[in-house]
Amino acid sequence: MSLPTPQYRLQAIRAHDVYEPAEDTFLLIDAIEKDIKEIRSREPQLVLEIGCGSGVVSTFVNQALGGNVTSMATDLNPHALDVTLETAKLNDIKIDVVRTDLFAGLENLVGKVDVLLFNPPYVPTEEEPSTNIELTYAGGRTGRSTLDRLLPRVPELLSPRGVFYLVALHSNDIPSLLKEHSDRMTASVSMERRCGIEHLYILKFVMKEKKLNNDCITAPLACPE
Ligand SMILES: C[S@@+](CC[C@H](N)C(=O)[O-])C[C@H]1O[C@@H](n2cnc3c(N)ncnc32)[C@H](O)[C@@H]1O
Repeated sequence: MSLPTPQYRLQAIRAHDVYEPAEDTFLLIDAIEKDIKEIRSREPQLVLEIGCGSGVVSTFVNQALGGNVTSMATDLNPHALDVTLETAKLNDIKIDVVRTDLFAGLENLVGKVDVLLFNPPYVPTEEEPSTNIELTYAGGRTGRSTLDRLLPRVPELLSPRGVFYLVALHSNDIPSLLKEHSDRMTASVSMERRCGIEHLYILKFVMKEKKLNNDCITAPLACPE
């Protein structure tokens, strides 16, 4: 049975130059829906979406987890945070929003994020972003200028049972994204889809279980440091 897409107000999204849910947004939602049993089995308590835009993805995840989770969302665009709050209200859920770069200033979340979501500005561009609209897509020369700042910090941000879903474009160099991540995580392609000229991917990064001794092989949360 498919999970319902959250309600959102297009008028508010368009009026404030906030990223309108598009193929990449819905591919991320589809990947989460595909994995929802596995995600639920991780018993997540904290979900963080970086670059929440309209808030549709955060809202979907909160609802898919039955509301039994703390949802936090960041964005550099203050209007995105307003629209995210509106989307949350419209769907009768709660999301805590913070205007910040990636998760700057939220060091208290380090090691606690069970589900991390990021649909970054991934389009290769000559210039770095300077307006709210450019922030939604402009990824610098490789399309990875924002992502490359986040990726090295993902293992410290995630909890031991954490999982990270990332939207990427074929031209972002998928093989290198799958290879050049920390050896504390495993990486895989969760979904891919051609949408017009874009070839979109959802990459999934999962924290590896700690294998310290024979008694502690499959219970990462119970393992001592
Ligand atoms: C492609 S849109 C995705 C929006 C929404 N998550 C979705 O899937 O529809 C990228 C979002 O990231 C935000 N963003 C860009 N750079 C950011 C940064 N350094 N820190 C936080 N948010 C950022 C943009 O303002 C925009 O809302």
